[in-house]
Amino acid sequence: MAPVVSVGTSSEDVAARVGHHVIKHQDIAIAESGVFRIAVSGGSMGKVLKKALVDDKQIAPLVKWDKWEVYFSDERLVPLDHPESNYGLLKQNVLDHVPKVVVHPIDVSLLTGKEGELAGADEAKDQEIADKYAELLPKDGKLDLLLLGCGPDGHTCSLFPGHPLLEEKSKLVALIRDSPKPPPRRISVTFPLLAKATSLAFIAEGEGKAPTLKKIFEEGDTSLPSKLVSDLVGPEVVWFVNEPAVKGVKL
Ligand SMILES: O=C1O[C@H](COP(=O)(O)O)[C@@H](O)[C@H](O)[C@H]1O
Repeated sequence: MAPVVSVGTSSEDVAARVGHHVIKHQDIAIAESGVFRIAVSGGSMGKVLKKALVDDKQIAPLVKWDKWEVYFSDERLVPLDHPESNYGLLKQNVLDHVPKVVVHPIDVSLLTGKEGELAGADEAKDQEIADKYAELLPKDGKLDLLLLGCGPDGHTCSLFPGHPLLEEKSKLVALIRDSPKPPPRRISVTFPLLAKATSLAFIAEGEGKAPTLKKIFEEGDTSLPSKLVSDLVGPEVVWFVNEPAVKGVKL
């Protein structure tokens, strides 16, 4: 099924659309299993989530934080209070403002080497971080909702164009030590995990995203991981964008 594209008129409007989508999946998941398993991304997403889940007066009271289990679609191998940490971003924007939530950060006790750098870091320990993260996932590997970003190069999670990780067929979480975007050491969910999810929601805002969205929606550029994820058969796929992000893009 073709992905749905939801175009917001302002960043508040985009956030509200995202918020209502999250609540819809939260309520379905809790009715079915008693828990809502969601994965969030880093980058610009922290601010969107704050607007949607903390600041929006209609949505905030509907969030059942005590039933949430939060994962990360990708994470940088840095301490949790490092400016590059996706956990840190979520904490600052959301977790610090809401009741206690079950969240799954990486095991930072396994970090080696200099903060964020490849040189001097122990590859076996990095691999252990990825493997331990995979063990935290539900047994069937199925998440209810993943909130995804889309970088200007078309990457999503830490799945970058042309990277061998795009070929991963079995692991649900993988290690990457040569991320073209710093920092180089990261973990990321993979296509096998994304394909099992109930719903995938991309959030892309700003005119800087328009050339990428043109490649995805008009040119069908399958070298872009975001396009490949958007085409997955199985999960529901929704794009939440603002007007500048799709200016001149035929949807
Ligand atoms: O490196 C990353 O970038 C992507 C995209 O970020 P955005 O700011 O362009 O939306 C993000 O989704 C991912 O989690 C992050 O690690």
